[in-house]
Amino acid sequence: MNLDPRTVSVAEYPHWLRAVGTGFLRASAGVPGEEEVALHLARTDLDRVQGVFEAGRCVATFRSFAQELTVVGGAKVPADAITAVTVTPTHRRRGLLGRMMAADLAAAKERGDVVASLIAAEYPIYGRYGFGPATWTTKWEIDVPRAGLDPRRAVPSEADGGRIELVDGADVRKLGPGLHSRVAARQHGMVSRDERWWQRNTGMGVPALETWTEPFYAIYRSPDGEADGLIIYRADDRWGDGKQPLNTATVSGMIAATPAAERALWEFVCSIDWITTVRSGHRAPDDLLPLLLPDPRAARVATRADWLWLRVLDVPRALEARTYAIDSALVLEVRDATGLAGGRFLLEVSPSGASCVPTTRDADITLDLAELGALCLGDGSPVRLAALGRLDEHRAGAAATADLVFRAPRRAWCPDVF
Ligand SMILES: CC(=O)SCCNC(=O)CCNC(=O)[C@H](O)C(C)(C)COP(=O)(O)OP(=O)(O)OC[C@H]1O[C@@H](n2cnc3c(N)ncnc32)[C@H](O)[C@@H]1OP(=O)(O)O
Repeated sequence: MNLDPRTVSVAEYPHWLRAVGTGFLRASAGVPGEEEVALHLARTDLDRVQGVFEAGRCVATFRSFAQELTVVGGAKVPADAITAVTVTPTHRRRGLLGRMMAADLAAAKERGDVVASLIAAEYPIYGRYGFGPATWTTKWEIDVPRAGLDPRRAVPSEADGGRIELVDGADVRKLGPGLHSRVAARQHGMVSRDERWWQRNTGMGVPALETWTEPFYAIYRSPDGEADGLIIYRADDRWGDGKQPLNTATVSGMIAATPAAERALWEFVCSIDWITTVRSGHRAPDDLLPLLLPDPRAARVATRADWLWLRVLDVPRALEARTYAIDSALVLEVRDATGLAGGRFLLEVSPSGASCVPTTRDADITLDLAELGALCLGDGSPVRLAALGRLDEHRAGAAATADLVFRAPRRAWCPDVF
């Protein structure tokens, strides 16, 4: 039986969608109806959809799409975003993912994408294809009565001068994209959101397979009226036996362009009457949140995990696009078994720019491409990798120099799932 991955026709696409549902263990994953298929098709480039078919049934799926990734310093590079990777349980471990990945990465390299990106369902899957965890996520759960915030106080404070407004989904679709681009311009690790993202995340055109309940949306306006922050949250309805409110607010998204907006929005959600627990959603590991509370121990880390994985496709462009804080030079030997991106490179950096070119000089450090993926947004430590035996140092102190070269002032953060 021919099990070659190939692109998918419009007629086959509903069956491909069913296979995605099966792979992601959605119990009701039948062949979706016309309306549902049209919703997906509207945001899908079929040239970048791969499937494997056997006896008319789709048994493997893979899709990629164009994305922009913010690197350290705020520049954006084109990324090949990978999603909907599934192999039906009857066909697993026969190399189907490996073949779909190889075809997609080769096409991305050909197109000129600088990196490939994905959110890994499980840690052990993607390292073998050259991906490394470039950003990490932390979710906090705040015990509001323990946080030390004064419940008698209005939020934001009078001294702040800004205000918070509850808005609806249409306002978010209007204000959100501009705010998001301001935030993404200063936060490495963030990825682009298209119009469909804003529609789906405000309840428009949500596929039937995904359940949707309308959230609350609040924006923070600075004293001069600028929408500087947005928080999206839902609340449950739980009461104790003694008639005490014990409600939880679960934040599904919060972006802020200024520290004032960030403070005001967290204080706001922690000050809503009846709310005794706040779940933060995906934040950067160095988020201001716990330290914004008078008692940071009221914020318990509920989740800490790898998040956005990157696979560098073009080492010089990936390393020249970002900024560096120091003057330095390093020769990196980057191993890539696929031959797509590896080689030996001289990286010369300074606060005013960087150059990365192939070289025949002796290498200072050798590392696999997956480790470079983990380092390129400044979120990993070459010294730790050396201690783990995953980076070879050919000159004493080279790993410590690499630590200083790659370091970024704040941790990388990707708030999105795709
Ligand atoms: C970006 C995203 O969409 S993330 C979502 C990923 N999808 C899922 O987790 C859904 C459930 N799982 C699956 O559908 C499948 O098991 C997949 C897609 C993860 C793997 O597909 P397969 O076709 O079985 O992978 P394939 O046979 O090509 O395996 C290649 C290698 O990866 C390894 N591998 C694959 N999946 C896993 C895993 N979950 N854990 C550990 N190793 C794995 C295989 O053992 C194999 O190793 P080898 O090269 O040393 O022999």
